[in-house]
Amino acid sequence: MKKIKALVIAPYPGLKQLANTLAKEQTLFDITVRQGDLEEAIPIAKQFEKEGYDLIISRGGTARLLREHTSLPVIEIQVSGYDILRTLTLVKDYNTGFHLIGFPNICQGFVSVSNLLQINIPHTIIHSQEEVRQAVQTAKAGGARIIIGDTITYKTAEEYGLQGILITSGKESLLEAFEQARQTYDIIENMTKKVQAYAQLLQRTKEPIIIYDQQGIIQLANPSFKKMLPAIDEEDMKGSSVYTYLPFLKHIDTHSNQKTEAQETSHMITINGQMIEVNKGSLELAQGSKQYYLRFSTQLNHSNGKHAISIMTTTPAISSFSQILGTSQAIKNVIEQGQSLAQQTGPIALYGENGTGKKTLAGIIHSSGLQQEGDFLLIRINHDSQEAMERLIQLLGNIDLGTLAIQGIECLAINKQEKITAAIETKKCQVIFIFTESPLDLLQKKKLSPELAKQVKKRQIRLPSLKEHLEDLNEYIRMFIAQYNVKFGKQIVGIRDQALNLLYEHSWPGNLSELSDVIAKAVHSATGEYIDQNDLVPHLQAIDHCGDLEKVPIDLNKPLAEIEKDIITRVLQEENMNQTRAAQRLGINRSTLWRKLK
Ligand SMILES: Nc1ncnc2c1ncn2[C@@H]1O[C@H](COP(=O)(O)OP(=O)(O)OP(=O)(O)O)[C@@H](O)[C@H]1O
Repeated sequence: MKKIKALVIAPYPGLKQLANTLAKEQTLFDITVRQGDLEEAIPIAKQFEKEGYDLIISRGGTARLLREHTSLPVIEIQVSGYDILRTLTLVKDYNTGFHLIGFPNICQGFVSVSNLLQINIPHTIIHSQEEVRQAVQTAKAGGARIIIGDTITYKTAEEYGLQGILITSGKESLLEAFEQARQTYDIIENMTKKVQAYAQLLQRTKEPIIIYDQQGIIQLANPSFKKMLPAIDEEDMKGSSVYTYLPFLKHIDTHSNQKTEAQETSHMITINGQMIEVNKGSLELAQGSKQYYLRFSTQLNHSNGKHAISIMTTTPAISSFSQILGTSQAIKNVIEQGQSLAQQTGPIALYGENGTGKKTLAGIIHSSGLQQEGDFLLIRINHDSQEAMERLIQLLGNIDLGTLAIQGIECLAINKQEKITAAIETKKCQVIFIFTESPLDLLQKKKLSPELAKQVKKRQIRLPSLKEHLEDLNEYIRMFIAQYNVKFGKQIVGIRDQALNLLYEHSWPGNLSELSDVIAKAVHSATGEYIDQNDLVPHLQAIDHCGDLEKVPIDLNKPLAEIEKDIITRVLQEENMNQTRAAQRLGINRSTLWRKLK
């Protein structure tokens, strides 16, 4: 069995000797004895701490001082009744000028024993070492000649020309200290095992977790948390303030309700542009002290449709109405309506076919509207579920500023939509609903709650399909060419007339998203300075080809690769050729989708 490595620091020579004698009989311990009083003891303790000692045994003021300077447990050799009795026996036959100076425990013991022996010794109770000097001076002024006390008292008495008598520790006190050391070690060892198990669990868990105290000082941050904030140096994190890294917490902590602190509270926050759910809870520790923990969700930001809702925080790519391209009357109307709604409060509805620029317009309204100081959150409801409704209401509860663009509320049952509508009424943030059909059509099809339809009745904008404003097509093409030149490092200067005609003739079910994809592929594959027919045909054909497959059932007898292609094509079709949404539904990224379609 492993022996307990104990360091005895004896404040006076006699104790060192006694400890050395008793150490030999202690089979459970591996004991080293050193002599050192008060400050002298600190470097000794530090040295043995480095050498892997388990605990320190010392006495009086030295023991108390060591506790402040070492992380090892310090066991104090107590002054026992025997020690007091021995000292009293020594002094009882002198009957002049005694004075006892000591901490409360010593004085109380002394008073009880001296009462029993009917010896009257005046005493002064001190509570800190700093009081010793004053107590000695007062005792001297009161006629004391002999001062009884601890090492420091004894030395101070000598400085003032008085005789000091040290209350020495006997064998029993030291043996008692060894026994206490053994018990403390057992407790610590058991606790260490538990702490190690919990610490390892925390280290391994994928959920980012951080623990901090009531002053906000970080006590523990697990590797997943450090991964979440990779820019931060691990060393800097230890012992520093949690608010430096997570400024949003200040707001949460100042507004947290003490009564509900026992329960976890959930908040939505943005870290490195990602929307993350964070749960805050408190840990009740010994002696009424408290610590707090934060658990960060790693789940919520997925936008592949598997989750009840997907949340994205984005800085809108286009932030002002003047950046909207197009000179057609249809686009002018959109701009005019958008500018007006941006200055109003109350929920807004934007509707139009897929890829017509609804999310883009929502971003512009946010950036030029009343809520521009807050975040712009894009929420997509993926299917009808209680969870989707609850998450959305929770999110609304946590957001006061900013804009929430909600897509897909019509997926939810009417009663759930009503609850969300009620929650929105109490909020100051801007809410923009995004639909592919008009609110009126949805209402007639009983897909939209009448209350919600009423709320957005006076504030709605329809985005025209690309087919409706083909006069803007040329302008869009040029802008997308410029964008993809930058992305792919190309210098395409324009599009040949025949190629342009192809684009004019195309039906554009996926609108601007589809156009953007086609131009991206064309810019990518073009070898000349202009995009010509050859650069476009395969991409337009790929899209048209998908149309043919719409009614073809998925044939499970085909090779796996072909079944996969059919499924992708079918999903693309269902998403009106919007590759982004199809990729989201399939849980793959857009480039993988392209590759699989080739
Ligand atoms: N006014 C505009 N000027 C330039 N590009 C635009 C404009 N509006 C939208 N776009 C681009 O068109 C594409 C589709 O836009 P957006 O995603 O906003 O459409 P959406 O109607 O919300 O799409 P979906 O129906 O798929 O959700 C994006 O690539 C966007 O950058």
